[in-house]
Amino acid sequence: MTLHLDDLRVRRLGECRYDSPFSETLSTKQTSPHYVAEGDRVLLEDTVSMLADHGLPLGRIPSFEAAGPRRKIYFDPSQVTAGIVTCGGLCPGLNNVIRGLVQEIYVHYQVKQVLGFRNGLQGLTAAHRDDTIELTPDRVRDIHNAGGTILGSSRGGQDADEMVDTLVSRGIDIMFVIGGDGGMRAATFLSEAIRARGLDIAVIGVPKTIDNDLPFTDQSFGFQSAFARATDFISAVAVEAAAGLNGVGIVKLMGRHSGFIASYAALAANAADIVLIPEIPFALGGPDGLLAHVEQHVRTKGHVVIVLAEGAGQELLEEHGLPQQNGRGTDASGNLKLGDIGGLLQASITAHLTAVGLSPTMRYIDPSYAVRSIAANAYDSVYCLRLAHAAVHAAMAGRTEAAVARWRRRFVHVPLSLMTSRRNQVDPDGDLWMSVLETTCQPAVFGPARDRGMVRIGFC
Ligand SMILES: Nc1ncnc2c1ncn2[C@@H]1O[C@H](COP(=O)(O)OP(=O)(O)OP(=O)(O)O)[C@@H](O)[C@H]1O
Ligand SMILES: O=P(O)(O)OC[C@H]1O[C@](O)(CO)[C@@H](O)[C@@H]1O
Ligand SMILES: [Mg+2]
Repeated sequence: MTLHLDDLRVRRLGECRYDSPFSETLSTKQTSPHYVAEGDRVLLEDTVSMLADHGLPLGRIPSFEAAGPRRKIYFDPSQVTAGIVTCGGLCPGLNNVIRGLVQEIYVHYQVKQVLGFRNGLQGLTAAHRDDTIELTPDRVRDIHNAGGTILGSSRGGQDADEMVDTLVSRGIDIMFVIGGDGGMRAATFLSEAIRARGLDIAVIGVPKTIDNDLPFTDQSFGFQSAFARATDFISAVAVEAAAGLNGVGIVKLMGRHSGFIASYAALAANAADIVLIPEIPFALGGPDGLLAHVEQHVRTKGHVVIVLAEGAGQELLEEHGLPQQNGRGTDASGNLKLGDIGGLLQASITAHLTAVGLSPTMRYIDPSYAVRSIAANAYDSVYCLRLAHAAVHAAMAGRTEAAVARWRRRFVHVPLSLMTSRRNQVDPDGDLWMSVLETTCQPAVFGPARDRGMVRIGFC
């Protein structure tokens, strides 16, 4: 999909007529490599060839609006009530974002009130709309030290009109939705329902996903904390596998459709022989299949370590008479329920190695919830805080139907519709996956590699 400048423009509620509390500070600032002034834009693409391909004058090159404080704002802060909701699965840093939003909007903009809606978008339904938490700087002072979200979260669909009724009845002017693809989709529907009623309510998304599968964001917050934690489990399984007779260590990590956690954690631990991700199908049997490769590792090295993303190899389950995607079921939000690829791998590898006289010592860890429930690390804490600042500035300046994101290391405004227009996935042709191949020395494909014109790499 080719994006044009107009696709990247963010909707504004109207003219900014109020002085921003930051106007004095901003008047002292010069545009610099570290400070993009209000009118400047951040390029969508960052290679010379991609820019040249557009064949457009500079002013028409696709670009995002830079985030940050404006000299003039749309809302009169003394009249503003803001709402915050966290949706979907947990992710390190949710509390940091809540804290950052509350402190920024209270301390600098001095708004009237901030309400936290509980248990995800369920909190915006008629039955739960009055059960909010009053969020004050005192209330959020220490919350960033803990994982999870003080607001609670949930999956499951809600009616957009009912949610708008809630915003109206609670007097919300600005709604911050912290969520993943589902949360961003829900925020989009909410914005559309607000627009259809001609209401003056800003909706700003803060993209959250442990899987790092949202587009137009360099890396989602909490991702670095999560893969760092996942690294510990890979190191643990590697120690176990190395000490066991014909040791096989498998760590299954989250990643429904995207193998980012598996790839980054494997690179960080630098102990994996094989990384399996949803983006790259693999065959179990045959001379080039996974099982042959595992056997070769066990024969030559004595053990093997596999990092597995939960969404990998789903197509294999049916072939083996196992229910694919748990009978193709979906969860309350419509997300595919995955089949147990970890179970299939354990069983197949055990059967294969036993058959060739290498009866394995199997060590299998699924640390999924232990990974995503932790508090944000120092890097993500900074990232969350700065995202929250950007979200508050965007909302106070009347931006709406937009998410804040870091793109090419700058904070930008991204139209909400774009956040759900595609899924961020590991590119099999890209440099990240190449690094995984270089580090593990696994073949580019487990299966009939030559048929696909692909190159075997060998063993490290
Ligand atoms: N198409 C949709 N229309 C309306 N609401 C939706 C839609 N998709 C998701 N939602 C709502 O958004 C919320 C969060 O969605 P979901 O459970 O998929 O988590 P998420 O935000 O994608 O986070 P995660 O990264 O954990 O998947 C849910 O309450 C869900 O009902
Ligand atoms: O068990 P839950 O809470 O539905 O979450 C599991 C899913 O959430 C995700 O982390 C996305 O947030 C997926 O990787 C995972 O499959
Ligand atoms: Mg999701």
